[in-house]
Amino acid sequence: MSQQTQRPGSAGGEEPVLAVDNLQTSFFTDRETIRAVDGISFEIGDGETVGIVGESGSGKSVTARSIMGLVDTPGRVVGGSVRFSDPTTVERLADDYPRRVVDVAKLREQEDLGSLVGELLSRGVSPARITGDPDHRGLAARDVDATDLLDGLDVRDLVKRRLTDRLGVTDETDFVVRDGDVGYVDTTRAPEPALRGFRGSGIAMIFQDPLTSLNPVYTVGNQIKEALRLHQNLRGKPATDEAIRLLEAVQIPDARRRIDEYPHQFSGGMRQRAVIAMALACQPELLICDEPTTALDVTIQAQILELLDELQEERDLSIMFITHDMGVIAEIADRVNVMYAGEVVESAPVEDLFANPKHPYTQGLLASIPGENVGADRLATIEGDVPTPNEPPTYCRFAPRCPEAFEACEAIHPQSVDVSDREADHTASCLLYPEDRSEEEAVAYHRDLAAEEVSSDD
Ligand SMILES: Nc1ncnc2c1ncn2[C@@H]1O[C@H](COP(=O)(O)OP(=O)(O)OP(=O)(O)O)[C@@H](O)[C@H]1O
Ligand code: NI
Repeated sequence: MSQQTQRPGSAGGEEPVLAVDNLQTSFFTDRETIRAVDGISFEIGDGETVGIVGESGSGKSVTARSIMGLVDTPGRVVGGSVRFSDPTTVERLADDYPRRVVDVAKLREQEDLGSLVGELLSRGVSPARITGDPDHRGLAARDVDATDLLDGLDVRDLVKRRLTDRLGVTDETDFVVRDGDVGYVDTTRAPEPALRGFRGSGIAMIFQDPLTSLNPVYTVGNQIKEALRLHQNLRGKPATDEAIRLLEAVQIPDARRRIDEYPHQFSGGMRQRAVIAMALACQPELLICDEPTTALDVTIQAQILELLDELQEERDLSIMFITHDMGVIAEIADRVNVMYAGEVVESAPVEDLFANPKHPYTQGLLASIPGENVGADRLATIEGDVPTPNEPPTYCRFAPRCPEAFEACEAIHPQSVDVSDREADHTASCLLYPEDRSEEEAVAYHRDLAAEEVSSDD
């Protein structure tokens, strides 16, 4: 089911369905700025299920809302990008907003990549920022030549990282990028009417409470038929037949009769199935589920997870699944991102995360799964709460709760490092790594990368 996503830095190749890149979303209150999402990156491949896990307040829902362009005031996306690569969405929005399209093929002809890179270096943009290659981390702009960085680099990489904006080659308001047949829409820059155009049809979202998505005054059938009218242009009998088929697909018994019932006549589990049917009526590429089973009892929860799994295989859906429950993650995810206080602190394929958790926070989450410590007197929990991220991270936000914390954890912001034991793409942000270095060396490594992070900030 899962698929290898493209390494950042490599040119060409296919884009993942969704690429979240250094996303930052803050809430501006009278008293403070809350950095609810503070520079996170991850990708979702075609037909892949990516889990986002973390305790309450870690920034999971704000991540989802940022992707959908649904952040409420006083919140705002303040940095990074979200690239959504659904061809239908890209094509439609390119037609609707011709002046906000970047044509990469054209730039490739008009611009000289070497000069662009040279200009970025002369402005002090770090090599790692330009190429996206982790091997270039720690290199300073003044120490390299443009020609050192061109191998495998393409104009498209500069556009992706918004570096062409800085050079005035592209514009801050551009939000559709095309390169021949492929392309993406940056959802963080898309105007509201454009967002309305792909919410539902491109990216659909399912919430914990199904009643947020269902209207109490219409029958379930009419709501599904409305979605079918809007997204598949179906009306009358064909719409009714399709609505019944969808209710059957989500295993609602006696669908032909229940289609005429109102949401309050459905049980909680049946309502959530109806919401999934409604989402499917929109034929989305990506389904974002924000704790969709949290309110349901364990048996129903297991059935819904099973259902999502089946639907995904049938329809080649990509899924982003948010939960605070490691047990649920184990059931559903191909790949997992662990969030803590606005940051992704560990990312790995699900088997690796469970077999070999690296971050002390992940280890703590796993130890608190019921049934994992049979024989223990009580369930292990991580003491304390997630702090509100209301200042830039100049330290490890987990340190106050971390059983492994040492002095440097209070003074250095841990950077994401490769912690893979095998081929697997496994990263963690913790001063304990890289494991093959002494504590002193590892600390120095993080300190250098953190310094570079600060100096190359806009
Ligand atoms: N409307 C808002 N105004 C101010 N701060 C907010 C607002 N919404 C979210 N936040 C901040 O963002 C942080 C992350 O919230 P978010 O809802 O993403 O957490 P979560 O991981 O989804 O938690 P839960 O598991 O409880 O749903 C919160 O702790 C809060 O500080
Ligand atoms: Ni939430």
